[in-house]
Amino acid sequence: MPEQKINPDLQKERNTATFNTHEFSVFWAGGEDKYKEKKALEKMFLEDPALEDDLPISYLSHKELYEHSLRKACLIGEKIRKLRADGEDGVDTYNALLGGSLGAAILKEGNPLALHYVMFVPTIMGQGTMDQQVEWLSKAWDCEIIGTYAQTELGHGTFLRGLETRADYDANTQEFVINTPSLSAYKWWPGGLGHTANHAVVVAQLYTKGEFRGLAPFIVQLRHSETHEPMPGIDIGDIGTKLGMKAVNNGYLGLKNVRVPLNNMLMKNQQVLADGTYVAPKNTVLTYGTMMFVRCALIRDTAQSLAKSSTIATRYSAVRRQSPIDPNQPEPQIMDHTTQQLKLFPQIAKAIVFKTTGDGIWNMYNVLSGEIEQGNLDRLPEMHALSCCLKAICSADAAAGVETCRLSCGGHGYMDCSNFPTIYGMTTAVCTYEGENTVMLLQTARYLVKVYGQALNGEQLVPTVAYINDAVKAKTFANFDGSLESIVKAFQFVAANKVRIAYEQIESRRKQGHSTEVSANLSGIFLTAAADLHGRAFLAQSAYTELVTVSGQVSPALADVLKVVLELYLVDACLSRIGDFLRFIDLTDEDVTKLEVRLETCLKKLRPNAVALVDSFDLHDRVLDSALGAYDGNVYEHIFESTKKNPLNKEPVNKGFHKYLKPFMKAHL
Ligand SMILES: Cc1cc2nc3c(=O)[nH]c(=O)nc-3n(C[C@H](O)[C@H](O)[C@H](O)COP(=O)(O)OP(=O)(O)OC[C@H]3O[C@@H](n4cnc5c(N)ncnc54)[C@H](O)[C@@H]3O)c2cc1C
Repeated sequence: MPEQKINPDLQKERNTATFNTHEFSVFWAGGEDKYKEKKALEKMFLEDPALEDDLPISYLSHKELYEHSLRKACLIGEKIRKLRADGEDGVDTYNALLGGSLGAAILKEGNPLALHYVMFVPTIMGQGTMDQQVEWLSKAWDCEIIGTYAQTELGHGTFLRGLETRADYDANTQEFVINTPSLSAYKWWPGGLGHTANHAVVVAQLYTKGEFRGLAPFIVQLRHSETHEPMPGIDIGDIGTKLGMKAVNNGYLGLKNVRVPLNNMLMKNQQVLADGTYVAPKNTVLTYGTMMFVRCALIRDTAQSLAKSSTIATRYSAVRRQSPIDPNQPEPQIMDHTTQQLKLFPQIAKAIVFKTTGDGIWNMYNVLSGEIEQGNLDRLPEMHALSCCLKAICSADAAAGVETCRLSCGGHGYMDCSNFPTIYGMTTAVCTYEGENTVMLLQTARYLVKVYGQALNGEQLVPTVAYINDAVKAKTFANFDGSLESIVKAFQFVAANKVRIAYEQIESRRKQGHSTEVSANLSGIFLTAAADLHGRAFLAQSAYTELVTVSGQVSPALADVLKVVLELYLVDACLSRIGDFLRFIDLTDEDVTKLEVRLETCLKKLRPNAVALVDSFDLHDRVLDSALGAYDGNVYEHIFESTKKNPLNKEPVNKGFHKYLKPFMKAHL
């Protein structure tokens, strides 16, 4: 391979970094073994020429993009099969290939088979009986059948009880008869549903013995296993082009008198017996398991989005020169403009904090699922509340962060070859799917208001909300000294007060005679603000705990950098909610100015290591797929190369000239 010529500005940044990027990369990957696994996976997937794109995919039509992506998705599936056969298909591999950065490197606009792995298989695992798992899982793992998860309808997404698809049990034939009673009942959105899946878990309203029983999941065959033609009674297709996730083949589905055997209802939590007797679930919250699993994974994905966009924008900002600061000096690297630093560095810090928090939550989830298996559901509400608000905050902040990074690259950030449009499309989708963000915050808030009442009654709360106990006892926040510990404590105090206000708003509305539900709706702004602060207080605490712990385990040089990252994250987070801080904590003008100056100081301290930090995320050029963010920093060359691939530039004169422009121009002659 010819030696890569590195842009001198970028090389200078690398030469003057104060820590070892490899050490950070190993930490970022989760340890030496995981680092090696990551490298091996990259070699296996990114060095395969069959998985490369000859033409930037933004030039493909919707149909071409689907066909192109399906081909690659099958090649990935083939490789996953091989990894499985060798026993090397750990959960991290699936994460990397389906939600994570490696998958996005190969299939920038998403994978039409992803839903099969991330929803269809986990739903059978979470909601199928042992016998059903035996029947369906081996076929699903081997991809003999391809499934999706069809819950959302044209008319309803959030409000599940509003779903209209219905399944009526016919005891004579021991079958369910599934129907889409109206246009608004059409399933809408499921990934891979359009033309990829031949099976789906369809969520429908269950009726047995003529009585309504609530929602239940059914495995439905959608397409013939040989011809792939839609099965009788199935009306199916792709919903069309979208902001992002353009290759996911999101689909629609109508069902007309579709009959499935009794055993196709997933019955781990609730059952229908052959005669139609309905056995209700012991605990309805058990179905939360799969949703929590996916939300926990999403938190880590948002960190990857920020890592990618901050890498692209930081490298570009080291290479791009614009506008002398001192009129007598040459143009500086744009990263030397203080306001540019404020756009970039908080995104780097957030990537690190979301990653460490995401890892922590992932571990909590694993402990919890073990407890649930043992029948212990004590911590389920706490974990559900936490995963909801963190999913909402991390996805919203990540989408905003990607956009900030794009803006920081000026005009070139607007080009598809920067990869920002695709990263943004993929990231902002997370704000909507797996629980729309506002709805997620409201779910968390419902829990917070409940535990606030318990705290008022003197009950000791579980760890993630125990700070509310303290705030109920102490009405004022005594010692804000600006230390990182006190910023974390202050966040908790502010969050507890936001929860108090939400609680009081609901109570006062109830006293005015409103029902609990109407009171909650009227207090919605207070509730979402309380959940937002609760999530941010958790992130602050988690950032502090995780980064202080890691700093004690790494070299002093890296520890110094991580301390600056932590300080930047906390000070920036505090200033972004300064109104709330001023409201509940006795801060003076001088205190706030000190925080603002500290923010500036953190930016200055991080400046020499900014490029090294993003290098440490160790994102392969194929993962970044950006003319602005390539490792070698040869930005203008890469932009030009990408423009040369533009099919419009393949011919000197476009036929449109002869057909339209010339007649138009000559018309007056
Ligand atoms: C890229 C993408 C992929 C998807 N993949 C799948 C899939 O594979 N399978 C599947 O089944 N679905 C899928 N979905 C659908 C997704 O789960 C829903 O879009 C999501 O749950 C939101 O529901 P909705 O679209 O009905 O929005 P709505 O619920 O109609 O929300 C619209 C607005 O109403 C507000 N709102 C709704 N309810 C409340 C409330 N109680 N209180 C306050 N405000 C409220 C929301 O905050 C929002 O502002 C996907 C969606 C997207 C965008």
